[in-house]
Amino acid sequence: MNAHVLDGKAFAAKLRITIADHVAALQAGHGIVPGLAVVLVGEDPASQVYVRSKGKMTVEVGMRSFEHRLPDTTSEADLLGLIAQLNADPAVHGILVQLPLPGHLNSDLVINSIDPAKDVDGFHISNVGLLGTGQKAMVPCTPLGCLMLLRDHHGSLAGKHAVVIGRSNIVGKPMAQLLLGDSCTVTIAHSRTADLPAMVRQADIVVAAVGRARMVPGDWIKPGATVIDVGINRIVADDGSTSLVGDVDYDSCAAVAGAITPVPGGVGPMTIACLLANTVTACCRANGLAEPEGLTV
Ligand SMILES: NC(=O)C1=CN([C@@H]2O[C@H](COP(=O)(O)OP(=O)(O)OC[C@H]3O[C@@H](n4cnc5c(N)ncnc54)[C@H](OP(=O)(O)O)[C@@H]3O)[C@@H](O)[C@H]2O)C=CC1
Ligand SMILES: Nc1nc(=O)c2c([nH]1)NC[C@@H]1CN(c3ccc(C(=O)N[C@@H](CCC(=O)O)C(=O)O)cc3)C=[N+]21
Repeated sequence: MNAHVLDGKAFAAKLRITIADHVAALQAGHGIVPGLAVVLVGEDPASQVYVRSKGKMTVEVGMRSFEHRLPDTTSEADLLGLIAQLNADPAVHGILVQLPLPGHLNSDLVINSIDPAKDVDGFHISNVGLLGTGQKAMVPCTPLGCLMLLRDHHGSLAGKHAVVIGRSNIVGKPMAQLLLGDSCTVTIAHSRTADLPAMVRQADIVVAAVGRARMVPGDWIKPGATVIDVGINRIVADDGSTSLVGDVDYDSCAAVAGAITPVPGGVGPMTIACLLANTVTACCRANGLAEPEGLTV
């Protein structure tokens, strides 16, 4: 079998057009321009790339982008001070603090200081609790993007066995919550899972969010299963050139899967589009306006 390729890049481009339409309507009808603030502490080159492309796409859909780059020596008090200022700024509807933060900063404390209504990453404990209890929340962007691709491909996910590999707060756990919310039977696997290959072989849907290049081989995949590859791993070839690969071995998995996301061009672009979608949703909620359909779950 040759897997159907779930084209996240194309899906995200369509989603951004829908977002741009909503942004234009907010401006024309209400004189409101959604604003997204991104805070980057330190000089991590990969993070700088993400922050730049987030800023560019934010402006492309007609929203305001506020970038705050702070040195990696920034104190916790200064960072909390900036977040307090962004919380109070009516032009800012969404706040994202790029993770990981330098080691001397307490990321739980920092994330929980963001106004939950502006927490477009969905990482604040209040949003985590709302999602876990099936209430209206800000939903983390990467899992939201994965769910959109899965719903688009399958329609209903009810009754499917989903195996999520990885239990991080930013991907694995919220992904599992969303799949459960769509009535999948969900298994969360991690580094202490006893027999990972046997577990993955049972899955109708596999979501790999591990951070290990090409860890999942094709012979772990049940024929016809859907494979969502969240991993972003930069690898260096013998000739010194670098490339981006996921957590699954694409060629061997694509040979048995029914559908698969590529890296790059799969989940990554969906994450950024969902960040913009969450910012529009947050802006509508902040202004007491009906929120657009199709931008969240
Ligand atoms: N495409 C996108 O938009 C995004 C991509 N990413 C990428 O997704 C990947 C995961 O990110 P993130 O969740 O933040 O990573 P974390 O490092 O926070 O979590 C990794 C998880 O994988 C588990 N794990 C590690 N080794 C194994 C193993 N050998 N077998 C089974 N499970 C294992 C860990 O288990 P344990 O808990 O037991 O240690 C942990 O739960 C990374 O490549 C990251 O770059 C992340 C965010 C967005
Ligand atoms: N607070 C916070 N929120 C995040 O959502 C967050 C974060 N911190 N820290 C880092 C991770 C990682 N992440 C990615 C987003 C987009 C791509 C993406 O667009 N990738 C492109 C390729 C980009 C390239 O070529 O480097 C693709 O897969 O096609 C990747 C990774 C968001 N993260």
